[in-house]
Amino acid sequence: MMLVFGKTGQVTCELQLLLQNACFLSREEADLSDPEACARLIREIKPEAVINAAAYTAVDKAEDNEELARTINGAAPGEMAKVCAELGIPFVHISTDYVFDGSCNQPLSPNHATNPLGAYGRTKLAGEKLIAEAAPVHAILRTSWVFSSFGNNFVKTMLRLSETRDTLNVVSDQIGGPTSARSIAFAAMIMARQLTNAPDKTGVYHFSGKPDVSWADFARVIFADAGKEMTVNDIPSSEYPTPAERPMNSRLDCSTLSEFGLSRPDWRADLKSVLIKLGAKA
Ligand SMILES: NC(=O)C1=CN([C@@H]2O[C@H](COP(=O)(O)OP(=O)(O)OC[C@H]3O[C@@H](n4cnc5c(N)ncnc54)[C@H](O)[C@@H]3O)[C@@H](O)[C@H]2O)C=CC1
Repeated sequence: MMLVFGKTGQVTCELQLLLQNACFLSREEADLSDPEACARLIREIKPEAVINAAAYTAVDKAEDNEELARTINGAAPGEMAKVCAELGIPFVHISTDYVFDGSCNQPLSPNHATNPLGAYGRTKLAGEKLIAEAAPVHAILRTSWVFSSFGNNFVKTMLRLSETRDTLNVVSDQIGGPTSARSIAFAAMIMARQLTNAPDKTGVYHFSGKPDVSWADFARVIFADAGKEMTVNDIPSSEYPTPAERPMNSRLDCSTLSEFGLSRPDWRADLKSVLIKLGAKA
């Protein structure tokens, strides 16, 4: 049986649809702000693999709550990784493009130098480092721009704004790959299964949807597919200030996914499925 940390998030909701026999731990059952308690639960449950898709994901709030975010995104996966190493079971952990500063123009490979611009990215990077130190059989799956019919995300925000607006200014100088939570859940499941028999696949992997776009272009496709008349104006990030700075280049080089027989999913197809689920497809 697989053990999944998280129950209500975008990726964990999709994992629940995919993994019928897994054990999912909610925040009430396993609070990542208590890393030792999370480690104890793995020892008690003795799963065949662990997937951690729970995290402190409020990027802007993390600027004022870095210590708590570091416990949840850093220490907790670190302790989980130690127990997985001890029990000899694979550990799959979801991380982020925000570990990079995004200052270069090429797609970022998994071994590109990290340099987070904000607290959230720093705490996620801390988690990656602690996992590597604990050295279980593992895959760290860095992804970007997650959307689904569950939780909060850009797609749902755009649909909500379209109820009351017919013009929107959207940032056009940040480029990345929108990624469906469903495709991430599928990749995490495949990785957890394959690592059991192929521990040499341990490492950091990039997983994002294709093609890469700006937020403004992503918004245009959302409105077109939802049949909404909306004028989207391109604006630079400087005109949409946020407490945490975001990387300009979030394009991830996902080529090493082929080790798991995986490739970049087309987010345009996944978007259509999400809009249908939300009852918003034109
Ligand atoms: N949402 C995005 O655009 C991106 C997300 N990621 C990463 O992907 C993973 C999944 O993200 P989403 O599903 O979008 O997140 P989400 O925000 O939808 O869900 C986060 C989950 O973590 C749980 N959680 C938060 N604090 C907790 C605590 N103290 N103890 C236990 N559980 C706690 C929440 O209850 C929720 O189930 C995370 O590791 C995130 O860092 C990476 C890149 C982009």
